[in-house]
Amino acid sequence: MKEKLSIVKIGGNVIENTRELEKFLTLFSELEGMKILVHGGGKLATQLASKLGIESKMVGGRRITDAETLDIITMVYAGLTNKNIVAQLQSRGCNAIGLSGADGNSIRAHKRPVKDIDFGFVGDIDGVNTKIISKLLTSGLIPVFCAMSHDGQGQLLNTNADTIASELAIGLGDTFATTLYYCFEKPGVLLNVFDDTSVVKEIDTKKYKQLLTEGVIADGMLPKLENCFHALNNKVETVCLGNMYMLESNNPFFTTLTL
Ligand SMILES: Nc1ncnc2c1ncn2[C@@H]1O[C@H](COP(=O)(O)OP(=O)(O)O)[C@@H](O)[C@H]1O
Ligand SMILES: CC(=O)N[C@@H](CCC(=O)OP(=O)(O)O)C(=O)O
Repeated sequence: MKEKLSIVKIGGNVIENTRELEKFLTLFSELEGMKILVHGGGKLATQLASKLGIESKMVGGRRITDAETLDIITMVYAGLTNKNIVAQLQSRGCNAIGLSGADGNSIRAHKRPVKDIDFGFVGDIDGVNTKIISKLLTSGLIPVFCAMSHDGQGQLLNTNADTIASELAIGLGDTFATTLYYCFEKPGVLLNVFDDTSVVKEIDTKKYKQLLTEGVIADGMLPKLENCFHALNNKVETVCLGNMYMLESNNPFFTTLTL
């Protein structure tokens, strides 16, 4: 039987709030079994860029990453955010190890080809190094990935954290019984985005299409659900969406996705 693995992605809205992040990290550290944390940090990168007088440009939820922006996100994602999270987890008894996709050659990507838009130094993932990640996990370490990959030719690439999480889940799905959790500030996919009690508890492919047609799924939720179904279509067993309290075993208020 495959061993259980939890892959948890935490978004920028939680990361930028110190108290919320601390609460989340306590819940994450209490999660039993093998686990991986993937963090974003887009909001902090936008804030630092603005302080430095650099405008942030997003298209379809993805950051246009020129050389200057790549430097900023490397400092924010792989530096400040990643190392703070690792130190916080260490203080909670978790032997976390912070990684970008270049570390241990863990996530290989290629620069997104220019079509209508030139995204600059944005990477589309070619594969994850399941061997090295499995070794870290089985030696008791807790990998903490930031939103960066590399191309193997010395180039770091900005890669959306939701996509890193789903590709890690897909890559590790052959070795582990993987559950993928997308944690954000809402308690799940909501029928009415202003009403936290309107959580849709289960979404299958049919319901997903219906919610798309009705316009219930919008903004950041669109690429997020694309990633979720991509994972389910590639043998990831379970995908859940909700706020940090879904990591508690007795909380039923979150969204579970099925094919
Ligand atoms: N039906 C919906 N249910 C919940 N959130 C939704 C929905 N439609 C759009 N959203 C928006 O999607 C956002 C989450 O996407 P995003 O900001 O990309 O997440 P993350 O914090 O992981 O980066 C929510 O903050 C919410 O404003
Ligand atoms: C290519 C691309 O858009 N990368 C994202 C990576 C960070 C991220 O995904 O952060 P959240 O999960 O907090 O949104 C960005 O730079 O915003």
